[in-house]
Amino acid sequence: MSALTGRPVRVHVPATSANLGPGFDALGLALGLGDDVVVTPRGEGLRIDVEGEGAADVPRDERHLVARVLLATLGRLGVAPGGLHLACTNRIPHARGLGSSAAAIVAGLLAARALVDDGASRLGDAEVLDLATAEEGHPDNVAACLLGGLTLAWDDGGRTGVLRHDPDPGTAAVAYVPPGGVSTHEVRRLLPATVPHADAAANAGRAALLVQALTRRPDLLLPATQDRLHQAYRAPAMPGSAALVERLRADGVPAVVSGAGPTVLALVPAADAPGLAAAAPEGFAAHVLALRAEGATAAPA
Ligand SMILES: Nc1ncnc2c1ncn2[C@@H]1O[C@H](COP(=O)(O)OP(=O)(O)O)[C@@H](O)[C@H]1O
Ligand SMILES: N[C@@H](CCOP(=O)(O)O)C(=O)O
Repeated sequence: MSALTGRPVRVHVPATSANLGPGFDALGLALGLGDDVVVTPRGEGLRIDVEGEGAADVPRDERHLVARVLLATLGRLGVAPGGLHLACTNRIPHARGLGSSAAAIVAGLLAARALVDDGASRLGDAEVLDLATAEEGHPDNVAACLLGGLTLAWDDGGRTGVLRHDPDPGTAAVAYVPPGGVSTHEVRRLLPATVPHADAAANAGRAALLVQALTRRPDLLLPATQDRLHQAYRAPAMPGSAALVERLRADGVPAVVSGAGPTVLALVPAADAPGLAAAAPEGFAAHVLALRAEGATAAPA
């Protein structure tokens, strides 16, 4: 019979950028920015403290995304938690296309696994990925969050297949984050049910090229990040971001909409990143982010 260890755990979950241009719902990249959650078993009741991103908005009860996934996973493991205290330090902006919901889901899953004495043997990494994918609705962010690096994820007959690559060490990201967000769920509804064959064919070729460009041929990042499947359809919901992508690309900078947007991500030589961030247009907060090789971690707090 499984039981809580009774000891607190600390989970770190990285931000991720999905799609990266042509890799819609498949490619994900872990970034050097992340949330921390410390979960401490206590007598009874759920207490949630939040500082940083989303602190003014997220619920402080069972509807809180980390708590909801954590409690559901403990239930799946057959453990009644008594009480729990969650201390959340959030650095990933919400609803900006940097994988905050994927990070919250992965945090809940990994915390539950670490809180239970035989959690690691009962909930393997592949099952965590499957559960996270089911909760998020697409595998790209959760795969990169769990494994780190550049991930390629696919539906493998109901399971989630994943392949991980080390990103090119000389490449960094500049994230241009606008003040307002969009809900991923909402902007997924802007996508058409079918697309022209020529667009699908173009994206398939670019996505294959992008894996090479992001791992060992950064000189090919500009053609490799060209998308014809999602960015244009979502542009009306984020005209400022669409204009910034167009402007950067016209200047030869490999820029994409990060995830479902509206953040714009440029993938550039690390030495060029500070200058590009300094030239951010008014209204965008620019952050230079390393590409993170490590995935999410859970350890005793
Ligand atoms: N750390 C968190 N704690 C609680 N809820 C979160 C957290 N991160 C994200 N969420 C929830 O997920 C929503 C954002 O999800 P989504 O629209 O998919 O955007 P994103 O691109 O940031 O993943 C937030 O508005 C919030 O409801
Ligand atoms: N492939 C998804 C990626 C969503 O990423 P997020 O960080 O915006 O949640 C999509 O494009 O809808």
